[in-house]
Amino acid sequence: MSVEKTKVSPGMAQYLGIKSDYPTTLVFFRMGDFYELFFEDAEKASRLLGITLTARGTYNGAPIKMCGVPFHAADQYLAKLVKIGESVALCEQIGDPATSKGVVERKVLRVITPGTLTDSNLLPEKSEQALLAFTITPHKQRKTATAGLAWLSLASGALKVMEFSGDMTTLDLRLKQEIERINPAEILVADLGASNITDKKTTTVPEWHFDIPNGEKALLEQLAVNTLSGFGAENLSAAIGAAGALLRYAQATQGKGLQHVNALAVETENEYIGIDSATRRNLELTETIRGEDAGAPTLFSLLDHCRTTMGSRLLRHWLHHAKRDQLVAQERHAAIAALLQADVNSGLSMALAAVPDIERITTRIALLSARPRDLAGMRDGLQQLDVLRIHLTTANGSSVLLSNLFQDLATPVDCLSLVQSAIASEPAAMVRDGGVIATGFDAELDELRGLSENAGQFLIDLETRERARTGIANLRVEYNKVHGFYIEVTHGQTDKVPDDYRRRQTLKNAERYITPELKAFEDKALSAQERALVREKVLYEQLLQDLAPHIATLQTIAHAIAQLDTLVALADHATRHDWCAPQLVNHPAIQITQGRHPVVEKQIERFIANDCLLSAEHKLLLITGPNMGGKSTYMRQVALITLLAYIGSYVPASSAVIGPIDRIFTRIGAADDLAGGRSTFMVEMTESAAILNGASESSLVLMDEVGRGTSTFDGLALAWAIAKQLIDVTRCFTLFATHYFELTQLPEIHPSAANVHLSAVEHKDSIVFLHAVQPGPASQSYGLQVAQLAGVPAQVIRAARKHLALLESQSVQATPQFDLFSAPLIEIEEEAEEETTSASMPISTVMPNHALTEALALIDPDALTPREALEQLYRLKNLSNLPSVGDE
Ligand SMILES: Nc1ncnc2c1ncn2[C@@H]1O[C@H](COP(=O)(O)OP(=O)(O)OP(=O)(O)O)[C@@H](O)[C@H]1O
Repeated sequence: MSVEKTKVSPGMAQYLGIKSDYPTTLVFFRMGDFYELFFEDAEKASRLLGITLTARGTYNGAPIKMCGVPFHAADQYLAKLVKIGESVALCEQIGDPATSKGVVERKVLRVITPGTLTDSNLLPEKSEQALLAFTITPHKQRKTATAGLAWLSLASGALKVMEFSGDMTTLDLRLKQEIERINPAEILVADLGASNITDKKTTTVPEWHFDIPNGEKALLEQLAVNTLSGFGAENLSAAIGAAGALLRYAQATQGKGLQHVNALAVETENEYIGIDSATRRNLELTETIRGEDAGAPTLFSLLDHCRTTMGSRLLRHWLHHAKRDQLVAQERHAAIAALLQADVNSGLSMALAAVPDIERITTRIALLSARPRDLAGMRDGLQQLDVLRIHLTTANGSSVLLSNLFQDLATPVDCLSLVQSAIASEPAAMVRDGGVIATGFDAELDELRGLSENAGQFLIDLETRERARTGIANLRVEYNKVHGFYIEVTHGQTDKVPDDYRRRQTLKNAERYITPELKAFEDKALSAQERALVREKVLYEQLLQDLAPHIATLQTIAHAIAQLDTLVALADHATRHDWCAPQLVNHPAIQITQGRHPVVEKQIERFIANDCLLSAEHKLLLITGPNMGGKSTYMRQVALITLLAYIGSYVPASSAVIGPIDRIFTRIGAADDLAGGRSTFMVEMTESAAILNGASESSLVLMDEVGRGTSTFDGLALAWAIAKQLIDVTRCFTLFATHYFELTQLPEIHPSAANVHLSAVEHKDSIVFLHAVQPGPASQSYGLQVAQLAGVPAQVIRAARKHLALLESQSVQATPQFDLFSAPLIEIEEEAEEETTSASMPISTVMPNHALTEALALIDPDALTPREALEQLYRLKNLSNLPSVGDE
């Protein structure tokens, strides 16, 4: 879009000049009481916001498309745009239209992007919207590389960095996992950057923004330090480069410095229990499997009894950031125990409920965008600190964490008294409305206010005097916005009006006059009101400046409140639902007695508690049982109890002893990833591959019905091989639910595996689920009974029952069973592996045999159940006259 191309109005020329600096951002161009959008921006906004598109004037011979939103309602439109990942540049009038010659001066004062929100109206209350920048620097030979990440929650001021190196082939995956954990709202990459690593909203910035020396300089300036060594970040070049790009972008969007970003935290890759995005979803930590968030039954919604939004955000953060370091969780367990012991939860809850979002208010103070009611709220909140400390004194003796919080919650006396003296008890929403600064704070303001407020008495006095002077009994002295002050006399009395009365306005029944005395008063009163407003604005801005030195203290207080609130919420849930303190130990163990699923136990009337005993010697449980028996629930509850223990929460069990855990993996449910172009089976195998490649001896792995997405033999063979790999090589803690009964033979040859099953009993052709986990494999699958419960028509069930009886009788006649899992067979398969990848090929290579060929032709592999398939396999083997493998 070139300005020279065509003659345009000065206003349009100004717009085009500004737009050229923000080519990919929607420009909201302030014109009076509206923000207007033009050209493609107008088309896009009208489509996204459902607002009317109009046209005015022409440019290059075509009409100029435009649309607009009222300035006072802009927030709701901005919120909508930001939610769908759009960025908006707010271009304001900075000159005074009344005094400007020609076009009023305009400037972009802020850019609103999904990752840089600070406004209370645009931000979700209970979650963070982080901005993340990353870079990958390949090393020489390009086989290995270093990933540098920096991320910032602008709304809280928390800035973090991380760096790791490694093989190029796995680096992307590692980076992806970190991004999934951090869950940023927006990602910055250099134009050559690998934006295909994530499907999050990415913004491209020039590569030189990631320049390392510049990044270091920006960080040193931001943190007001001479070296980054105090933060342990001095050698993290790639991360420092990313932090530079991040700070530059964040500052540019805010149009000002970021006073509240004053510390840097370095995270390391193995600090937290690794949980990939599929697992976060499967365990329904903060969203359900279907992706629902607020209001849906998730672990977060269950535990979120927090009374402050700061607490809710921290709880959400803890759920996604369980530290591997047991000490962190143990301190939280001790704090919960101390809170329960001292029985102070209800007092603390009440005091916490009166605390506003001090964290976000502090940020707005730093960005000079805090509103009067933010400060009033903060003042009232800070007054609760003493109350919180009084309750804590009875609890903090036995908890290091609580006594640290007690220290941090000291009332910031200077800051509080400043706000108390400066802000009116119930200030107006906006400074421009006046009535924000408290009486007594500033003598000049009080005097100006006195002048305008005392007008009432002056006017009453004047009215009395003028009535006496003129003898007009119904003479009135009044004021209206348009005509100012006036003396009103009805028409019948106008002949009594003295000479110094000047006519101001004639009405139907009356005349309105002004006198020199009234005019002089009017000038003084009106200007006093205006001057009072100007004075208030100056004082308010000064107040925000004066609060700047208190920002770090306020942030500490906010963080302490968030922690206390979260601990109180967890303690509250623990005591109401009879949860126990878990014990974290240094030896391999997941030993849960009477464990329950925290969310399901709330949804059903009678939840059956179950044990889970895994140790160094017993690391895999093969779980069988009918559909609907409770296998998935059981597996998830073990994972959730483990995670809750590491988050620092009590757990739904009567006891839980848990050893070191580094990752939790799940392969649960079969969901197509049609958008990602992956079939059910592909998703299943991708997740299984991630587990087999990534799990260690300290990982907890949940495998639910692996192999069911493909043909019977392939599925069974894969499930068996995967289970074997997990037992022999990975040696992780595994819960392996399966419908392949053949797998239940595994424990016979692998002592570290054990069978358990979910029990059920038959009752008059139907089935009653007992939901109790018992030793040994399930005796039958109850598939028909479950199908019947699900409403499959009776004749279909009858036919199935007949067919099942037939199959079972054939199965009894079948030749001696060979053990699918015995060692010699493995050798045969492993030999065959070199020539072919198909498990069925070794059999076909010893053909031909006519009986065998005929039998094979009759088989439709896709129509077979696992049991039928196995039957057929035995039959074919007999026909082949080969010696049985097991006989060798
Ligand atoms: N321990 C329990 N106590 C009481 N009810 C339970 C328990 N476990 C599960 N249930 C109930 O049984 C239902 C089915 O459980 P779940 O989905 O875990 O079964 P499943 O064995 O995994 O089934 P499928 O094999 O069909 O996936 C749950 O929705 C829940 O209502």
